[in-house]
Amino acid sequence: QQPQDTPIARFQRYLRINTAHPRPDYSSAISFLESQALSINLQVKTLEFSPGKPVLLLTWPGSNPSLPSLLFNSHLDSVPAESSKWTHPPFFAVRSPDGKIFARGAQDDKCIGVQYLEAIRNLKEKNFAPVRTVHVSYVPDEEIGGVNGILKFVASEEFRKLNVGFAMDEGQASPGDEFRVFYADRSPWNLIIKAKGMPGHGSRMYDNSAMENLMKSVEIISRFRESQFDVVKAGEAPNSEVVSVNPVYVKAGIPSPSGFVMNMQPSEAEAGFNIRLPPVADPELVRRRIAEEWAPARRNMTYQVTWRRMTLDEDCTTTGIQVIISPIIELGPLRDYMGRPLTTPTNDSNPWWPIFKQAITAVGGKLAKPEILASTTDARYIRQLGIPVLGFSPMKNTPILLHEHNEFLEDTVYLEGIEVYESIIRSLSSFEESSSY
Ligand SMILES: CSCC[C@H](NC=O)C(=O)O
Ligand SMILES: [Zn+2]
Ligand SMILES: [Zn+2]
Repeated sequence: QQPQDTPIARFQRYLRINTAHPRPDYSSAISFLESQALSINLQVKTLEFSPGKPVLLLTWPGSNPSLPSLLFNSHLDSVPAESSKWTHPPFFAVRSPDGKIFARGAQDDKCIGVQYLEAIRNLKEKNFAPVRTVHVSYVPDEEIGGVNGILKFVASEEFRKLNVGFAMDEGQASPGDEFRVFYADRSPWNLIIKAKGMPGHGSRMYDNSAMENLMKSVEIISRFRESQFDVVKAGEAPNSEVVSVNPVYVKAGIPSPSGFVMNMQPSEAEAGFNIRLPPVADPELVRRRIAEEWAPARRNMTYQVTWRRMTLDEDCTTTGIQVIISPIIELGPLRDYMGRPLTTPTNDSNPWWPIFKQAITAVGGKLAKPEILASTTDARYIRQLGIPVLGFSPMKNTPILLHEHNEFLEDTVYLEGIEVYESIIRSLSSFEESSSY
């Protein structure tokens, strides 16, 4: 074997392609994956639903193509990396002497993208033949919401024709000895609150200034944040089962050439928050809390909540009591009012669940209690079609480093993940029952 041609070297080659926003190099990533796919005789199709946003679809036909197929999805893009703050350059994929491979995307989620292929390569070498057709998809733009990626893909005729019965997408690393599996994602909302008031001299004390009103809201929101965080700290619920609200910006003050005008209290101030809602939270209650406590009109406040509906329209925005939506394509029943997340059953009512679980134990793996993912992935769009999806990235004994500096994955963990997927693909694709979920 050429040193270029080992599983680790192939992983490193994928990691060295800079697919970080804001200028992800999708075409190099697609060419690399395409050449890998052709080398193991997979069918290859590139779809382009938006210019410059390719979706790569690979297919391993099963012996019974009438059965619903399997889909293994991953995203091509990564979040940006601040090179100067990394110990190794984020797109060099340096392997340290102790086996850590450092790269942006090492955990999120280029590992699974090539592990799928390595698993198929190994199964083919062992002359395994799937009963069900296995599809592998690589989609752009997950990190920025998926509208020009997975959303257009799942809304397409091509996707419908795949007849997907069960899908897998990314999960998160597990610091412990058990693999983690995710049956839902929280819904992301963006909240902007704005306060208005009369401007005044910097020396005066008066009521209802824009800054005062905004700061009151910030305090109230912080208290709510703390109450949710206390539940987590007390061990009563995991982080992903409470409503999180984190400030992401504040904007106020009157700019001047040397900074800000310091002797004037401004007439406008605003703050932005990232909110995540678990499936158990009632979106309407959260919206009411925002309207009545966080941005009440009586304090001269207005708000805007933007969330993403599972449709091919603009983001939806609630401004005061008005909800602005303009659906173009509905992807099934509107069960996601204000982004309420959908869940995939992890019990025997989902015929895929026991097969997945057994596939993990078959390779000596232990599975942690199924969880809701704290963040958000493309899986939510596939779930919207009524397709069961599990989020899973086989990384145990690994710190959770997604979106952080010095993201890495250990070589041994990566290689073990390939075996895990071999078992998963073998089991799921051999499942002959046509009974649907
Ligand atoms: C608004 S969709 C953004 C999706 C993104 N996914 C991974 O980090 C997230 O922020 O969770
Ligand atoms: Zn990801
Ligand atoms: Zn991410």
